[in-house]
Amino acid sequence: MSAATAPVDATADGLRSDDLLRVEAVDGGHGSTAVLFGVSLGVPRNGLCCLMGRNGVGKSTVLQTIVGLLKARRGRVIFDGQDITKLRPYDRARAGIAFVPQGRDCFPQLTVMENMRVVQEARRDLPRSGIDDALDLFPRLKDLLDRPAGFLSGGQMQQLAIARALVTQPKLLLLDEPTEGIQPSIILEIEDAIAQLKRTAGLSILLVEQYVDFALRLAERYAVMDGGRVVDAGDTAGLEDGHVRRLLAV
Ligand SMILES: Nc1ncnc2c1ncn2[C@@H]1O[C@H](COP(=O)(O)OP(=O)(O)OP(=O)(O)O)[C@@H](O)[C@H]1O
Repeated sequence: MSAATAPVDATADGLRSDDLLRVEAVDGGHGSTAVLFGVSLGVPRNGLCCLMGRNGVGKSTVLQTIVGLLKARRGRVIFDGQDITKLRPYDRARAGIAFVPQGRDCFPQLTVMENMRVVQEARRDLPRSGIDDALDLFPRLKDLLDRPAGFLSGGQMQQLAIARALVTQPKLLLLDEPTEGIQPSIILEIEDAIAQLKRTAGLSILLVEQYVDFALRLAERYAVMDGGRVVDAGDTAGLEDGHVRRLLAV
């Protein structure tokens, strides 16, 4: 059996056999630059895993590898029981994975509503209620539907980016640093929205976040990276106060 298909110890790195997403011993990177070395992590069904680590340790690279923008050179990505390691990004999206990248990726010239419609038009298989459901989660956006996204504040833009991703009614949402550059009152709104998503939409979430308190309040599972490797992972329940902070040397 090759290394790429060898079964991974279900107890290592906080992985569980019933996780919605399992990243198993993945090596990856950008072009010829190796960044990830044997990364394993799991996202529980209807739960949230926060992925933490200092700048440049490879967190965004993990997300890009999960959605297929970057290739895994070794290891596997298993989603909802299916090996998606070789699937194209479009097919991973159709399988139910939505990604909100760090730059938030909205079209600045299009209005809030147009940004959401673009997603719906691209995916005619989606239920028409997707936009209304996403807006219910972020009521502030309802007053801004005709505003070009380029004129939104950072917090409003982040809310739009998450709302757009939700239009696809995903099973798994990948969020890359949603609090970055956002004022504290809006961070609380985003935290409420994520908590509500878990409660009512039964969504699973992989959250990359440097704001440790925010991440740990929302998470059932955590993983900490350093130098392209997962150096600690597990359940947040019973986690000793300050454990993660010491690992991050904050
Ligand atoms: N397009 C790219 N080409 C080559 N190297 C890259 C590219 N993007 C990122 N890297 C490198 O990959 C490594 C990991 O970057 P990555 O963005 O995944 O880290 P991160 O943990 O998400 O950091 P941050 O919190 O700053 O976003 C870094 O050394 C970075 O310089």
